[in-house]
Amino acid sequence: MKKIVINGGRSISGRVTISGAKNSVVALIPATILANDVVTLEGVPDISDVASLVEIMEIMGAKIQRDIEAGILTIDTRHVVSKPLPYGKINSLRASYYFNGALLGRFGKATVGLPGGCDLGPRPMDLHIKAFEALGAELSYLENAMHLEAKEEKLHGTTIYMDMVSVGATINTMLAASTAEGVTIIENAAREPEIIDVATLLNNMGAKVRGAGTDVIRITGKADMHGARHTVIPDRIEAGTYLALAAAVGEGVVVDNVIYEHLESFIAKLEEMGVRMTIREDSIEVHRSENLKAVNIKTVPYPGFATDLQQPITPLLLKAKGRGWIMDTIYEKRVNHVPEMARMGAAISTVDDRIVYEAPSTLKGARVRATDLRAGAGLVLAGIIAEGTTTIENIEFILRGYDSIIEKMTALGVDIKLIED
Ligand SMILES: CC(=O)N[C@H]1[C@@H](OP(=O)(O)OP(=O)(O)OC[C@H]2O[C@@H](n3ccc(=O)[nH]c3=O)[C@H](O)[C@@H]2O)O[C@H](CO)[C@@H](O)[C@@H]1O
Ligand SMILES: C=C(OP(=O)(O)O)C(=O)O
Repeated sequence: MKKIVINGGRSISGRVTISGAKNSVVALIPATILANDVVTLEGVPDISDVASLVEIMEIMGAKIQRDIEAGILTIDTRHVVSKPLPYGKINSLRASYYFNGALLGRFGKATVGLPGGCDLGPRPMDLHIKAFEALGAELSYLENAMHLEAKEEKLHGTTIYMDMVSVGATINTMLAASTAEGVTIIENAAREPEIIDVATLLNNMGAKVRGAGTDVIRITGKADMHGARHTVIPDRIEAGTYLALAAAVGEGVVVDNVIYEHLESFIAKLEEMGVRMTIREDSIEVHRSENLKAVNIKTVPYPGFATDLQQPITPLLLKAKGRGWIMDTIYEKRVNHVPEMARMGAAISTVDDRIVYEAPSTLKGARVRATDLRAGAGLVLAGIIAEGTTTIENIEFILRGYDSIIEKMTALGVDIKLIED
């Protein structure tokens, strides 16, 4: 079993470069199926979700070349077939749901197992299904998998109102509708930067997607898609994680390769706490910050405060002064980091629909468990802040989404290692 061991209580300094966005790349890879050609992705992070998707794509017949060091993935999808994917890696990540949209778009049928991903409470797919059905697909279940098949030769464009703002359902609808006959309009679409990134690749592959980044997306179906070259946007969640760390224990840290606009609500919260930063064109410098103020956080869809940054910012909140709360309106049950941080001495608990905390809390090293990806990231930060040694178990979750976390943290001066026993 792999574990992370941290000797905490030291300050950090230096520079860290943010990798390509997990939540973009995990959609871009399945999207390449629609090209029926060669697509090159640059800025691909070295995370296990990418490795899982590459494995699944190869099972389907894609020819893939990967230069991990350079972050380049070349995917030839000319020989891909829509074969049933009921088990295996499919269940190890959430983003395997994008194979439904991409295979349906290219072949008019898809048999894909139910997705995995972080356990954050119920994560239904009703909106994805509603959209696929509206486009003219029929749903049935085969073994452990959803089977979708176009009722006619092609899917046909229509207007789809999303009852909730959903990243996955918005992207999946874009994928399936890219090749449909006619125009598809997604109303109440999610507006995350990753959606714009996927739309950019689709457009470069010959699709016609307009309005991504707003809550109305219009897709005019195109029969012919082709290869393209695309650079993945920087990971705003990884950036936020390092910014929170730098604010907590930094003596001057520069976070490179960030798009400030993608982090506005997060940075506004850091400013409200009193974190001192200099914002440059594609980097943010965090200065040594003291006398931080406790704040309240409510997570909402983009451009509001991201749910994925709620757990990573918690250790910073615990270093501030005062009382505060966190309310996650996207996933009410995204609270599994709370008992682990309490085990490290944090005055934090869950009361009704909120996480409440009292700061400053003096954190002490402990043996803790990463229950999910961002809880794990939060525990890494807590371990760095804490006095003494922290051992984090179940770190496979962390490796799903943080590229070279040990190397990046070590370069900043963190005493951290990955051990296997
Ligand atoms: C691979 C990926 O990109 N994962 C991200 C994506 O997940 P994911 O795409 O799963 O998240 P959604 O935006 O779809 O979920 C938002 C909310 O809508 C609900 N919902 C969603 C779909 C549906 O059919 N029915 C339904 O009720 C969910 O349970 C959740 O409460 O967006 C989340 C919200 O920003 C992030 O936390 C995840 O990191
Ligand atoms: C919840 C997350 O990922 P996924 O949707 O892939 O489980 C995340 O990135 O925080």
